[in-house]
Amino acid sequence: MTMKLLYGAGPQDVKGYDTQRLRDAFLLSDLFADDQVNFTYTHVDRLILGGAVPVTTSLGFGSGAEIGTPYLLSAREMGIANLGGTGSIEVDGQRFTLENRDVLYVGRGARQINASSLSAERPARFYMNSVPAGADFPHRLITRREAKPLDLGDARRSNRRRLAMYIHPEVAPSCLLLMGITDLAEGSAWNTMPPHLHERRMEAYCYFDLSPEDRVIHVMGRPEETRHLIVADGEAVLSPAWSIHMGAGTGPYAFVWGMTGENQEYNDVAPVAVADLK
Ligand SMILES: O=C(O)C(=O)C[C@H](O)C(=O)CO
Ligand SMILES: [Zn+2]
Repeated sequence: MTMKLLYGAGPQDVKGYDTQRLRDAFLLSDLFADDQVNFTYTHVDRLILGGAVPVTTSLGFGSGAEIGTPYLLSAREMGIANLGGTGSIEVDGQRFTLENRDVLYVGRGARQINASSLSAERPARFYMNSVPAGADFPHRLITRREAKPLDLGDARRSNRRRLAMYIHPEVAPSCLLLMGITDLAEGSAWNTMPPHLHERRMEAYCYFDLSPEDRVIHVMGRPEETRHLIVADGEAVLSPAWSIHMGAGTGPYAFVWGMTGENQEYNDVAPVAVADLK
C-alpha cells in the first residue's frame, strides 16, 4: 500500500502556476496499478483518494499507521466504486460483491478490508474516497439499480447526462461523504453545466470509461481566471471549494464525483453563467 501526500493550493498560488505545477497540485495520475493499492492523502478537507486493482492476488489494507490512528477508518468513512469487472470487498469478514458501477459504503470503525477480482481477465478496479467521520453508519452495498438517477442537460447544447446518486441522504446515508457517478449521453460532451462553486464543500472527480486516445478537458479555477487540466482515463482531479468545475470529453466518458465539507446539501451550489467565465 502506498500513501502520497498532497497539500493543495489556493487561488492566489494558482495565478503563477505553469502546466506541470498545476497538474502536480490538482491531478492524481497514479491511483490505478495492477496488484497495488495506492492512496493519496490530500489536505483538501482531508479527503483520501485511492485505487485498488486486484489482478493475480487479493489486496488487503486497513492499517492507520500512515495517518496516526489505529486503523485507516478508525475516524473515517469510505466509499468504494467499482469501475471495472466484478469483484468483492470484504470488510472485517463481511463480504460484498460489487458489479461494475456498484458502490460500497464502509462506515467508521472498519479494520481490515480485502479487495479481490472474480476474474484476472477483467479485474475489478476499485476507486475510493475516504473522509473524516463523526458518526457511525452501517456498511452498505448500493447497486447501480439502487442509485437515484437525475437526468440533466440538453442534447442540443451537448450536455445531456444522467447523474446517479449512491452515497446520499436519500439513498444511503453517511456522515459527510457524498458519492455518485455521472454518464454523458451519446453525442454529449459537457459535464456540470452550468459550472458552479460550492463554498461549503470540496469535490473530487475521477474520469473513467474513456478511450486511451481520448481526454477530458477539465476546467477549474476562479470564474474570472480559469485554468484547465487535460485528463486521461483513470485520473482524478481535486476541486477545492474555491474552484469552478466543468469539463468536455473528446470521446465518451463517465466520472465518479465525491464530496465532503460542512453539509450534504447537493443543491447548495452557486452556478456561474458560462458568459461570465474568463
Ligand atoms: O454533470 C454534472 O452536473 C455533475 O455530475 C455534477 C457533479 O455531481 C457536481 O459537481 C456536484 O456538485
Ligand atoms: Zn460540484
